Amino acid sequence: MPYSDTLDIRVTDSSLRDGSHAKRHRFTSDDVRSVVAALDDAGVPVIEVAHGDGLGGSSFTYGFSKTPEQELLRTAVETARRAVIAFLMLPGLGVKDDIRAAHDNGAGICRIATHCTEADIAVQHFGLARERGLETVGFLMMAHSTTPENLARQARIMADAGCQCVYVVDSAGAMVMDEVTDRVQALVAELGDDAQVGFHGHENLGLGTGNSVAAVRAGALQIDGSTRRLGAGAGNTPVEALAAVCAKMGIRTGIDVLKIIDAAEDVVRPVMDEECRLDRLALLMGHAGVYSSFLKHAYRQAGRYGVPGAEILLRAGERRLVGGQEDQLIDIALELAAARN
Ligand SMILES: CC[C@H](O)CC(=O)C(=O)O
Ligand SMILES: [Mn+2]
Repeated sequence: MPYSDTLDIRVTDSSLRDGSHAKRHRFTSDDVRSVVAALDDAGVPVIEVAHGDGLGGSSFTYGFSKTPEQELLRTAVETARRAVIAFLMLPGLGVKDDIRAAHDNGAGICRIATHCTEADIAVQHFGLARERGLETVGFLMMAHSTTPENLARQARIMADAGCQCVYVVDSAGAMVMDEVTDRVQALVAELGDDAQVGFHGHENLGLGTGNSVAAVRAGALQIDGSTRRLGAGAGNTPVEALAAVCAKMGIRTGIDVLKIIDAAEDVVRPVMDEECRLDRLALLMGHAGVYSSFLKHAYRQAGRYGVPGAEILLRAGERRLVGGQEDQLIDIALELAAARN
């Protein structure tokens, strides 16, 4: 079944949220204005805006935002003519008042993210969002780290709480196509008509677009990407490539391929500090199953303690660190430094 009469899938662009990690949370209102205007003009239906770690993420642990998220959200809503503006929130980092404020500022989609085995902490947030008439999306992060069966059970918790689309989130960019297919199929089978299934990919193994196509073939109706891959780690599935691939495959996204290619080059690239590259550390994250958002933190601790960033990430993978444990990268760097002396 297609997403709607006119779209086979609905694409959400996360460059102004996942890309916040790559920008060290330094987006300005001007950045948001120019990117939203270009993506909206290219027909991107949903644009996500927030601190990389969601509303309330601005902190010592994750990095402080240059511009308050609610201000960025307001700017995005004022700029978009057709696109719906979405925000992300991790329960505990953000609180219910953040959802209320985002809704008051005109956001239309509330995306609640939890670790893939902790869906129960999102129940009250989905309830509030639905009460307020917001569309709801659930994010099961680090989905590679649990089985398809467990993931489907967690998706059921979200759907029962009022979540309308549960995403398989490949936070570490660690999944290959069959793993995506198995997980998306498990969620589709569990949720049936109760909720849609989505997929959020990262490029750490170079598979963002391929994995997204696998997800669509397995029944996903919502797919995330970031224009010019502006996201954590090696970045997200590039929206411009996804749109071009979908056009070739006859999958209707509603995105104008030529316009999004221009937006990537002329509007998003100038906003970026640097390209999101599939370099040694990013690839190691996919290989070792490390949270993409740890990349900049690993560089920082490697520089601070004079130890190899690759070693930090390999140990982080062995320890199966999850989001929120960024401070453990410091412990690992200290251990590595001590072992050298
Ligand atoms: C910390 C939130 C995280 O960046 C959400 C996300 O995009 C992911 O897990 O990939
Ligand atoms: Mn991500």
